[in-house]
Amino acid sequence: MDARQLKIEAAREALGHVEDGMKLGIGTGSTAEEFVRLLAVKVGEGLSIIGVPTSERTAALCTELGVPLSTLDETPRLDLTIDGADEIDPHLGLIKGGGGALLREKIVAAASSKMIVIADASKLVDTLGRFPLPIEVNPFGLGATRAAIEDAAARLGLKGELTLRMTNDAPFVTDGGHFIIDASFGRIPDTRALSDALHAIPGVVEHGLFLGLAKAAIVAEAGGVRTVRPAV
Ligand SMILES: O=C[C@H](O)[C@H](O)[C@H](O)COP(=O)(O)O
Repeated sequence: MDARQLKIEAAREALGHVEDGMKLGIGTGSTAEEFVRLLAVKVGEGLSIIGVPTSERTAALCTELGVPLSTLDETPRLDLTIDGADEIDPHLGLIKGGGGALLREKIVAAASSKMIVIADASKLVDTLGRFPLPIEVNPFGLGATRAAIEDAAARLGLKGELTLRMTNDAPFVTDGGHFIIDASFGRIPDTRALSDALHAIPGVVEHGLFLGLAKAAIVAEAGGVRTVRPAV
């Protein structure tokens, strides 16, 4: 089974959690897009849902495929969010934001009664941090924010390259108009401490550590699809 097929299998299993009448958060990325494609088929067959997309990219795909959309202003409480992830640890702590959508993804997940992550097994790790942590920052004061991130990380014993994400020759700009710094800290033993430290920096808008948000992960691998619950 190739990588795309694994994403489709995880997305198909997640579709089984979608009930008629649900208000759905709809994630971003290649795995979430497979979910949108399968969801659109169900909508075409008569499933009634309303979706809140986590990015302009997801919104465009939903619109193209006929998935009805709302906003968090019109629909502030959601039943379920289905989204991908860049890394998943045994407690279902996540790193997200490889596609730059972490801020809207976190707002949407936090507005949902339940978040289910869909992924192939390559995303499972013992400890988060192999994937560089995306940190969304305000363009104003970029140098100072970067230095503050370095200092905060050093206090936690973390160091590594902080790379401003680029598209061609210009900084990558998120849907919210911010920049992203990808932080290659390596293993992050205390994700909660890093999350709190990053939130304390004024120029940091949000970061890609999703802690305590996912209630289940649907993981596809060659041998089949399994649902992972948070380790206690
Ligand atoms: O910003 C993007 C998101 O957090 C994605 O959900 C994440 O990067 C996983 O994407 P993919 O399913 O393409 O691996």
